[in-house]
Amino acid sequence: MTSAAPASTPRVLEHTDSILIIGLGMIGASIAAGLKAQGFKGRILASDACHDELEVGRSMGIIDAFGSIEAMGREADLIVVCVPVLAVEQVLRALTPVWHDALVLTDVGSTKAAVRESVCRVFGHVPDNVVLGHPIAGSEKSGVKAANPTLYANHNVILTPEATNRSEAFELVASLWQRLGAQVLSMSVEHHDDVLARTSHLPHFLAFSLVDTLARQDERLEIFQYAAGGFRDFTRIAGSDPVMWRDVFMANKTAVLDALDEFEQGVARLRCAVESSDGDAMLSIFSRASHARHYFETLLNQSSYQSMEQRSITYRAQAGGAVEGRIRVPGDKSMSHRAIMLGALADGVTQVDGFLEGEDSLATLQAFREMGVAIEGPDQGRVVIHGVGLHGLKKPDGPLYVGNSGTAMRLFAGLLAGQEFDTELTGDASLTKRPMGRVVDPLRLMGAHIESAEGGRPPLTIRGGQALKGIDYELPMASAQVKSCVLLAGLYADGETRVTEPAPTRDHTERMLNGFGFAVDKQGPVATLHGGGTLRGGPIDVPADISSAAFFLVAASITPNADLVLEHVGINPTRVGVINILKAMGADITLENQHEVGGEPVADLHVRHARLKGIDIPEDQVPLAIDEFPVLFIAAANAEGMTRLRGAEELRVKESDRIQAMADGMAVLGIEHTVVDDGIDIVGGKYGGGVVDSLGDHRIAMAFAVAALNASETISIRDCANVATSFPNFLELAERLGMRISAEESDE
Ligand SMILES: O=C(O)C1=C[C@@H](OP(=O)(O)O)[C@@H](O)[C@H](O)C1
Ligand SMILES: C=C(OP(=O)(O)O)C(=O)O
Repeated sequence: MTSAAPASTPRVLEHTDSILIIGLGMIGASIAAGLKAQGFKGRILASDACHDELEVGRSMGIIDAFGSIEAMGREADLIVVCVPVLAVEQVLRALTPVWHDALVLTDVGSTKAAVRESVCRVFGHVPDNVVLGHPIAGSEKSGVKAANPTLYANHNVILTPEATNRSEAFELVASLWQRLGAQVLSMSVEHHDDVLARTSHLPHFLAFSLVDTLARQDERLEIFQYAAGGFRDFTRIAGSDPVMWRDVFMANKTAVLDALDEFEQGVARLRCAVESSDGDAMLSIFSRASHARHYFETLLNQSSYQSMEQRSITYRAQAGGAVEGRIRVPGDKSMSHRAIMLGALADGVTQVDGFLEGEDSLATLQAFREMGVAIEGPDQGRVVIHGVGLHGLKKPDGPLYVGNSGTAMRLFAGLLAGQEFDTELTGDASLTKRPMGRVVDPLRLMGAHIESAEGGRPPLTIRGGQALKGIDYELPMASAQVKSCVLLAGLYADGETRVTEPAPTRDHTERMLNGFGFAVDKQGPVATLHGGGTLRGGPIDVPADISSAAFFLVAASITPNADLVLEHVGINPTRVGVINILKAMGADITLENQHEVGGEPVADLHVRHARLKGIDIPEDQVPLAIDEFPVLFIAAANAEGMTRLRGAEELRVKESDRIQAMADGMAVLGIEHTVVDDGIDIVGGKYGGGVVDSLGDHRIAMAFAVAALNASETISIRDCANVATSFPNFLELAERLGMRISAEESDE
């Protein structure tokens, strides 16, 4: 396990008079240069077999003195060994005459078990003042002249402390790296060597080997002459220091060979795909790799929501603003999830247009890639899925991570219960708190083997190879996710699966299954299907998401002079609660250009400012507007009189407890309200600004951003990174319409 290092005080390094760097190559010299650049007040000493390098180091002003290991070691408080891994032992032996307890020693070797063995051979054990480490930063350049004072800034440094290490020794070494701008992590020696074998040693192995192989060929000059970007990018690291890398491969032989075995299996799979001209298999491998590489890039740039779990985005929504124009909000989230799922399980190709490129639906897409489905895109909302058929999914290598998405976890639970292989479903911190018993119960009735964590929470582990049987299930709550979960499991079940819902909920699963040629019979509240059969891929047009449009429906309704058209919005009757409720409150919304695309009704929604009045929200509208309540509460705060909501206890188990999260924020703004178990009363009137917390819930964040249009002061909304799960370009569209919201980033 990796863990963040205990915070250490930079003072520790300040109390260090002399740091000795043994081995003044690029790595050691960059430490020296970085310390000087950071204004380190102590002396920097160096020792190296090459006298010329030391002279250069002194003339560059990055070291203060140099000499033999023994002479310099006598003066040092902290020693950093920067020699190739196999030379460490010799260095340690040279230090033994001047070794004392107050010294602290660390190293930078790329493999840790071998260095630890060297330490043990010299001292008989790892002394409590020796803390081994490895900066994950480097360059193919070598020598003191390649010193780079910022080499370690914003890079990880892994320390591999022993249980017996003195804490001040660990803290001193950590503070050295932190002073150079690095982030310090700690893990075991074994784990370090395993991880590095895959992420560093194997790529170096391949680069050295490829360049060597090409260089042996007679026409090498010609090959290199024509080699372009691909060759350059792939082989840059083949220019690295040969001695250092010989030592790495000698020292980490077992882990490297294991990594190589895995790699050879991967090469064999790809080779087989090429040999048999299996385009789908190639596409599957390339698209999975390409996506993983892009994801890695977002981690490096810290630009994805998932990599931002540690960071915080605050929205500052200025009071006032306009809502005017014509926009299309992103694709429907519910339909985007389902389009990928059914497209993957279908025979043939499914082309999806209007796909929501939000973190939730992207996580679903990636999960299918991990189960061997070739998926092209997304590219401007277009995704092409090469379906593998109901029984064509492959066992993923690890757990399937579905991020923040309740929909994904519950629908996946149903379809994975019918697979031949075992799976585990995990999600982010918010999802891990949400109830899954509601899908585990019916799936067990169908014969599934499925376990949840305590209290029916994620992760879910699902044992494959179970014979499922159809059930007749009455949903205990109005939930499209649970209904869809049971229907998807029903595809794999023997006989008839029948689900009865207590109130109508979104019916995209039923509609889309019919669209894929898989019959679902719908009689009032009862949906029925028969297991077996096949799905047929085809084109899907995903309309704009009414749940995202809802923010602007309310924004325009409450803003004087507003006039807005929201294009191509899905107006499936099971989703239009927000329009019905707003109209009942007096909103001016007209549906223009109504037509049908792929079995789903759509329209352009034209909305203008209107005077809203409070109402008792009809309970039958609650499931039809379930995701829109946060922003409907803001409509209520801007209406004359009281709006009363009941029968909405489901709001308490969304990404946050949405009744409480909204109530807390409204209290800050001075909006009068009373909370009850299953709802809230809200009294409209004037309100102010302040700092509210979205609790990491996208819809709470966007609702308060809309509230600012009529607030008397700025509203600051904390923890908004999660907006990217459902509405990645919310700020851009809001700004285009005349709303004034800025985003500020900070580390938590
Ligand atoms: O099936 C779906 O796509 C969804 C169903 C609803 O959840 P419940 O089924 O839990 O009500 C909704 O809140 C969610 O955003 C999407
Ligand atoms: C509740 C929501 O989504 P999910 O349940 O998929 O997390 C939502 O988007 O408001």
